[in-house]
Amino acid sequence: MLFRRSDIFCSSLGSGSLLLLKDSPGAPKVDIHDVVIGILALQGAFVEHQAMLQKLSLKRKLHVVLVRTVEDLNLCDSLIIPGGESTTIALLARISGLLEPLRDFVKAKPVWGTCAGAILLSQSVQNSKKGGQELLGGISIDIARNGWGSQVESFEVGLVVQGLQRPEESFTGIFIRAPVVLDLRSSPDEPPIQVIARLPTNLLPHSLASLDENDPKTVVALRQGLHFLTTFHPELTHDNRFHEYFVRECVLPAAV
Ligand SMILES: NC(=O)CC[C@H](N)C(=O)O
Repeated sequence: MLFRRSDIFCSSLGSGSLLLLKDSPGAPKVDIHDVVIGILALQGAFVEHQAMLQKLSLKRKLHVVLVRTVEDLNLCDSLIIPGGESTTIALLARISGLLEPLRDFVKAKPVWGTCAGAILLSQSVQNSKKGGQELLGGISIDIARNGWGSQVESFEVGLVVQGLQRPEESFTGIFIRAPVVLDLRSSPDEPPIQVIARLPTNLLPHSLASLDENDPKTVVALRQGLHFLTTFHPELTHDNRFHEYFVRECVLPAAV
């Protein structure tokens, strides 16, 4: 069954953010001017994204939907695809009948992919598991899974990011079996790719320190049109500036 926006019921979770509870009669309804952000909740760090969104204070009312079905997806104005395991997320999306609806969603609405989510939004992937990897596409880059190595090679580094609130304050980039951007290749008929953050080559762990600062591998956050990608995990920090950025730069410009 499809829910119209006027059918959505919510319960308040404080400071302007609401959690969507379709089955809670008596709770406030979603207004046409409210914003509904979905978080793909098949596997991975979706609860952490939900907590970050709930801490945002916005002028417009924000509702969060944990997306597990096509009906959930149809409620959303935008979507976050969390980190986790991209092969597993794609497999679960196929089993739930969400793979094609997600591909259609990506063509029409803002989507932010973190880590595994970034892999799913890429045009092509290297180092995929045996049997291949299904992608959603949406951002014109090539990416490599586990590009910095295995779990033990995970690292944290301070990122300086223009465009975030308080840009002088560095953001802790948490890289866990993170993918590496291999190539940015938007064609002239596509929106240009805008690099949002690069690894500071002078602060990198020793094994990674040989990168040239303009190497595509240093790109860890980027935008193309209304799509946004981070190869690290902002949702595992206590800092919701990337969540604020996604809402301000991608979600609100596309909303009515
Ligand atoms: N932290 C993560 O999301 C890891 C991504 C994982 N290496 C994958 O291939 O999907």
